[in-house]
Parts: sequence; C-alpha cells; structure tokens
Amino acid sequence: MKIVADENIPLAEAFFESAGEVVRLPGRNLNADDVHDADALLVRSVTRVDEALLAGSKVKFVGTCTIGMDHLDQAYLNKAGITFDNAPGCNANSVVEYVYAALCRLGVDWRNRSVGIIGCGNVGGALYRALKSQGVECRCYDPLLSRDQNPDLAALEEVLQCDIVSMHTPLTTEGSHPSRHMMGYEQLNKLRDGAVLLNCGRGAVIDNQALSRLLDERDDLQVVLDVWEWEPEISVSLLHQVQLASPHIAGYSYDGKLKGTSMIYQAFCRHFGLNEQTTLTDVLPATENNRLTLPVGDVWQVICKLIEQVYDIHADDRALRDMVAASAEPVGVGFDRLRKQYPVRREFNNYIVPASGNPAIDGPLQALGFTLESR
Ligand SMILES: NC(=O)C1=CN([C@@H]2O[C@H](COP(=O)(O)OP(=O)(O)OC[C@H]3O[C@@H](n4cnc5c(N)ncnc54)[C@H](O)[C@@H]3O)[C@@H](O)[C@H]2O)C=CC1
Ligand SMILES: O=C(O)C(=O)[C@H](O)COP(=O)(O)O
Repeated sequence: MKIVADENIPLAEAFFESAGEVVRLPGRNLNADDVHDADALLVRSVTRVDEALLAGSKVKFVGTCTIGMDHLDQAYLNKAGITFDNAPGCNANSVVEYVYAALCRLGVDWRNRSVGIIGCGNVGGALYRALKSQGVECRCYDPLLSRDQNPDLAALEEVLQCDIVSMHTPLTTEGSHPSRHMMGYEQLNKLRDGAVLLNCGRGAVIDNQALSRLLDERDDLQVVLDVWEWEPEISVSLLHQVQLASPHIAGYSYDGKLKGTSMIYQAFCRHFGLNEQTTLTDVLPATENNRLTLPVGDVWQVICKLIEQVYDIHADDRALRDMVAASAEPVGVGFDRLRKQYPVRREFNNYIVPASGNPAIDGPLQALGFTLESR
C-alpha cells in the first residue's frame, strides 16, 4: 500500500510504516501527480483536498491529522466514495493553554473578568469547563447547541459585551449559521471598551480588513490573532495592529499533534481492516525538565510564571514579527517555515509542580492542568 503523507505530520512512519510505504511531501504543494497511485492520503490543514487533487487517483482513504476540516471538499469525497476522517479534539487542550498564555502575557487575569466564548465545541467547550471550574463568569454563543448542553448560552450581542471574547468556530460558508466573516465591522465594534479579542479558530471567521479598520479607529482593544485570513499570506499591517500574533500554532503542542496522528492511524486501520500496531503511549516521549519549582508571588503571579516557563507565547509573537521585519523571505514562506520548525511544546499536565499546601494556589494550578506533587 502507498501512503502519501504531509511532511509535517509527526511520527507518521512510526504509525503507518507497518501498513505500507510512507511517502512524505510538502502539504501546501501536493498535486494530482503526487497522489495518483496512492491508496491513502494523510494531510494537515494546508492541503486542499478536492476533485482537482483526487479525480482519477486510487485514493480510498483521506485522513486529516487536525480538528478543522474546511480544507476537505466533503461533498466531493462523499460523491466519490472516498472515506475521510479528522481528529476531533486532538489539540483542544493545546488551544486552551494558548489562551491562558496569551492572557498572562497581556496581564489580563481571567479569574476576575467575564469571558465570552464563540463556538463551544471541543475547544470552546474545554475552555468553558476549565474557566467555570475556576469560578469565571462565562457567556457562550453557539447557535447549534441547546441550553441542556451549555447553560450559559447567550445571544452574540451579549457575548460581545464580555471583557474577554475568545473565538473557536470552524470556518463554514454554508448551513444555517455560516461562520465566514461572522465578525464584521458591525459586530467587532460592539466589543466593550478595553475588551480582549482572541481568534484561535480560523482566520476568515473575522473579516480581517474590517478588524484593521476598527483598530485604526479604536485603541482600547487588545487583539490576539493565531489565525489569519489569507494564510499564509497574512496582512502585515494587521500584524502591527494586534497585541499578540502567532503563525497558527495554538494547537501545536507536541501532545496534540501526536494525538492527531494517532487518531488518524486508528481511523485508517478501521477503514482498511488492520490491527493497530502502534499506540500513542508507545511513541509519546517523556517531557524534558518537567519538574518545576513553585515560583514566589501571589496566585496570579505564580500561575503566569509557571505558564511562561512551559510555554513562552511571547517567543512565538517575536518570531513572527522578526520574520516579517527581516524581509529575508516572502511573508507566506516565512509563515510556513515558522510552523514547520515549531519547537516541541508540551502540555501543562506533563509538568510536575510541588503542592504549596495552600488551596488558594494549588486549586487554580490543578484547574489549569499542572500535575501537583504532595510534599
Ligand atoms: N488555531 C489552531 O491551531 C486550531 C484551530 N482550530 C479550529 O477551531 C475550530 C473549532 O474546533 P472544535 O471546537 O474542536 O470544533 P467542534 O466542531 O468540536 O466545535 C465547533 C463549535 O462551533 C460551533 N459553531 C459552528 N458554527 C458556528 C457559528 N456560526 N457561530 C458560533 N458557533 C458556531 C459548533 O456548533 C460547535 O459547537 C476547528 O474547526 C478549527 O478550525 C482547531 C484546533 C487548533
Ligand atoms: O487542528 C486544527 O484544526 C488546526 O488548526 C491545526 O493545528 C493546524 O495545523 P496544520 O494542519 O496547519 O499544521
């Protein structure tokens, strides 16, 4: 069996080699010739999988090692009888940790703010539950959920009145609630004075031109963008207007990426009737330097110092701005390079922190996912 895999899928060989030959290729440039004689295609979000790519090929299974599926032409895949799968929730925790890291970096203590969550599925729902467990007031906009599923559902206008608004919707252009440009100038301008807006879903859910216009007019907002309209060709002027910027890496914890590979391996084995030969625990490495000391300070300082030790979001922001400032390569090339060379980032639960014995400190650290060790 021939398996064509995006070069940025970590450990694809460790999972798939027992089933066939794994051919690695750059996902952004995959073309019909590359996949013509493949039996299975493994992609990430940068490959448009449609008729132009697959017509006339042998491909019978497409797996995307990501949560998002907007790059798959699902209508075509269904029509062509090609099985496809994604990895729901694989990196949800990574995105939640990105949100914490961003808020710490901005000095915004979420514990005494109201938080609006737009899109409350695997990612938004994980953020919602984590915040609620810390006693945070949340309002959620998700027209596809019922109050039984989420008692804090509210109208979009109410959610936009929160101190922090975090966006976690898929990118859709059809259906009853298409998300593309759901945040246009009018909606963005409803954000309250001094609000923090984060987008960790898909870039085009916010009309980036409208956001840029608004930020020309209002200097009270703080904006964090991990995802951008027109990736990888992001707007450099918008980059300069936002407080924190990153090259679509919110979900790039190593744990989340490997979970994505392993979930697609499971789907692949189901499709081809194979027994699984490798599991996530076989390949997930131990975390280096995972014993942390308890920092000195009040609870908020302890939280932010620990988070910064395990995930320095400012380094991601700096790398993107430095790449643009250096002008050594086209922005789109640099954006993809930063993603390809992204350093290993492990999730909070891999780090062991000595318990302080003070529930006011230990409780929040546990809620964030750190592993506490009793004295
Ligand atoms: N920045 C990054 O690295 C990452 C980005 N993502 C993006 O986040 C998206 C969400 O991920 P999950 O929560 O796992 O997906 P999910 O499918 O579990 O949940 C999405 C939620 O959004 C809701 N929704 C759909 N259209 C909406 C609209 N117009 N307004 C409000 N809510 C709407 C759905 O009802 C659903 O509850 C993914 O589709 C992907 O595009 C996911 C992982 C990493
Ligand atoms: O899982 C998703 O959805 C994401 O947004 C991924 O983190 C995107 O990563 P790439 O597939 O673009 O490497």
